[in-house]
Amino acid sequence: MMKKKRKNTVFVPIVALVASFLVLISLSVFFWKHKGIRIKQGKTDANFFMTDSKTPNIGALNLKNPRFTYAEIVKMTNNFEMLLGEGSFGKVFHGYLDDDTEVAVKMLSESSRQGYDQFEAEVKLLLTVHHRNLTALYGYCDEGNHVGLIYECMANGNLKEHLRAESNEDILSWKGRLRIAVESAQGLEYLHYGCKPPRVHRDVKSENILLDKKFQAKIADFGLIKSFPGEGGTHVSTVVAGTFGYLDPEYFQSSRLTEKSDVYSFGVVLLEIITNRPVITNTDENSHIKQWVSFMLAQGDIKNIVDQRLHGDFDSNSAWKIVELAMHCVSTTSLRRPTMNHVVIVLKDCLAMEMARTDGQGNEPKDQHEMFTVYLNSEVAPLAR
Ligand SMILES: Nc1ncnc2c1ncn2[C@@H]1O[C@H](COP(=O)(O)OP(=O)(O)OP(=O)(O)O)[C@@H](O)[C@H]1O
Repeated sequence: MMKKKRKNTVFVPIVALVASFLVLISLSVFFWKHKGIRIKQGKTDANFFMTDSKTPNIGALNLKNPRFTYAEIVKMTNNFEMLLGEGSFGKVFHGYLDDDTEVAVKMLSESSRQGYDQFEAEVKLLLTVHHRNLTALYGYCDEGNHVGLIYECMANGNLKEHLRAESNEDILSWKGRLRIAVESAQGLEYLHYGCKPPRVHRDVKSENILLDKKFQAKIADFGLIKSFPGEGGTHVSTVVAGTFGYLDPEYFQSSRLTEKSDVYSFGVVLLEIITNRPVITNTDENSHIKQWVSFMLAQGDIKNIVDQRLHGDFDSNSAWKIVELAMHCVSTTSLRRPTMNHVVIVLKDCLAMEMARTDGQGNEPKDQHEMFTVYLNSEVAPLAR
């Protein structure tokens, strides 16, 4: 009896010590994990996006509750100090989260009811779908008239701005263009085949391909996204939406949407990447970029199709290959268009060809900017090839 009691007097303090040690460890792990990340309590007001413990990772941050108040948005953007851009949804401002993560805050303009539907579509999609080539959503605000989306900041803006760059220093190199093409194609491939249910973006265009600080390309603007039936079903019937010039003519006529509509629009983006021509020109007989490229192809000279500002500094086999692929994507009949799986494979081949050429020249880029741009001294004559 005595013996048993003595055993307990030693045992109990040890157990207590070990238990408090474990509690201490768990608390430190908890605080370390949530260091710098803002955690908010669930709100009780009407909210169609209330999240629970099943909320998946949001971008890189894994916020437990991605809902922000308007006051937090004001603080985050320093009272909407810096405008990044503007679309039909509203204005996009620069900001920082509490842990100094850079963000872009898209605020829905008060007049736009259609914008609210797009807002719902984007939040629903981005809370469940994550890929390195899709712009990540960190959170949203839905407080009365104040409706907004908080995205990862894509510091290098959109692809269209880069293609239109006027300064010689900012012209995208051929390798840079092919990388952007591969990465954005991977984002679409994921929407079509990597998530359940599969999705069609419906507004693929060069303005909706954004570049982060390392020039990594990501698809953005998911306001028009639609789920479509995977195995078994072939299409959904829907009100036609998209952007003039990028819109699949077959979908426009039939209202039958499939993933091949994105393939068509992506083909138009590829033609822009190759040629740097406007999608529609009013002055030309071949007013659509696709007509212009087929006209030029008939002349059989790749150098006149590829952006003249590259002065022939590209692997011509990769140029032929990507032009052929782009024209395949913009086939009038959707059945003739390739899948995004195929597009990714061909684009990777093109990139490998160009890398073999440039790496062979032994001129490794010094920084990210140089990797993506061609430094053309204005006094240097165009290279003959
Ligand atoms: N995450 C982001 N990071 C940095 N800039 C962004 C981000 N999202 C949008 N922008 C900038 O704001 C601009 C407007 O974006 P938004 O997605 O609202 O409209 P859009 O795609 O240009 O037009 P629309 O919505 O009418 O099709 C973009 O072109 C881009 O320059």
